[in-house]
Amino acid sequence: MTETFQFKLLATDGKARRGEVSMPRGTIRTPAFMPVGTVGTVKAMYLDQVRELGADIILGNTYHLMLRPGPERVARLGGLHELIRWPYPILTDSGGFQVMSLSGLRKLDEQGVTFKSHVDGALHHMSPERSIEIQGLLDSDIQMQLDECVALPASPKEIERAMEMSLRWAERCKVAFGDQPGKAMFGIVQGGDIPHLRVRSAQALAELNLKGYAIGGLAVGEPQEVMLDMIDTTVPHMPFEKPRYLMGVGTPDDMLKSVARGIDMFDCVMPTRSGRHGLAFTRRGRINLRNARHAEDMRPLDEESSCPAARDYSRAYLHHLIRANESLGGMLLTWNNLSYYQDLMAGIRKAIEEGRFADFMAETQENWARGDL
Ligand SMILES: Nc1nc(=O)c2cc3nc(NCCN4CCCCC4)[nH]c3cc2[nH]1
Repeated sequence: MTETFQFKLLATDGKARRGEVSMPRGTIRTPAFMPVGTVGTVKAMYLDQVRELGADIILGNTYHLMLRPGPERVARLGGLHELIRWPYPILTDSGGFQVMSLSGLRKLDEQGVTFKSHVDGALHHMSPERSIEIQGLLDSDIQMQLDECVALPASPKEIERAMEMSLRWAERCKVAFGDQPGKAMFGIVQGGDIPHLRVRSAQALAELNLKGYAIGGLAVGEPQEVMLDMIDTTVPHMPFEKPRYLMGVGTPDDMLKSVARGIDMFDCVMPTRSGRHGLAFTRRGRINLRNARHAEDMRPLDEESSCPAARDYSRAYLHHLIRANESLGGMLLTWNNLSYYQDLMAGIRKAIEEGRFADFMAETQENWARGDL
């Protein structure tokens, strides 16, 4: 815990990094997985459970929170941490990506985005300055610049236009954010699947001397190898001594391969959303509890897990709950999945500290491939 935002590199193993982000509200052990708490809740979880599993930070979304309950109201209620009872760091996404993917986008120009709320159809305008103002009203610890994330495949011209505008928006967000020692504003590298645009974006953002950098515009439908190629292209041009956050990623395999390429922070709805739909992540790979083969399987998901959801309930019961669409099914599988994700990150951090990350990665992938006994 420090009064300012600090990132310390504790160990490296190849390109993999073990670090620590220290902020007034707490310390984030990296590589870190950030559970997604879109509208001020990590769905189907109590936040003290989320904390117990090892989460040092959770993610919130400007887009959703600006629509409901509204940033000024959250500020009147004491800020997001107070409202949701999470006293540790919160990172908020800036809204750009969610506007593109969720709302009725009406206009996007140099000024910002104008969109219709997916909640009540009301018209909203969000500029880079307003996005930072909203994240400030939420009392967010790590605030993301407003950017334009282009869905792939897209034309090089379109990708370049969006990347250049995102760079101009990064400068406006830096000015709007000003100087807040205990908080951070991260830039977001864009450039689609075009290497020279990725390099241009990363180099221009590095000039802004921000406290951390995200790689955006990925996990938008491209094959994994394209995503990994873009990480390989971009990372060398990101400041070595600053945190690197890969937005929206990903599966356990995505994260292992991205840590191996120098990524420090991740967020993804995968463990929570797929848990609610019956998918369990385990040390031995994925198990879809909707499948009838589990109907009389009295084994737990993982008898060696420290998580009660993985250790104390039979697959037969989980199958029954999911098929019956009972809330407890989604609750138990979300609990299991976040537990597995945090255990994986803890294993990654320890392996890097001990200089055996490559072996850890290979063993982990072998266990997934061995499948569920
Ligand atoms: N501000 C901002 N900029 C981005 O370029 C961005 C890029 C992103 N890419 C994703 N991918 C999410 C993939 N997710 C995987 C599991 C199922 C739902 C979608 N989330 C993202 C969020 C993002 N946020």
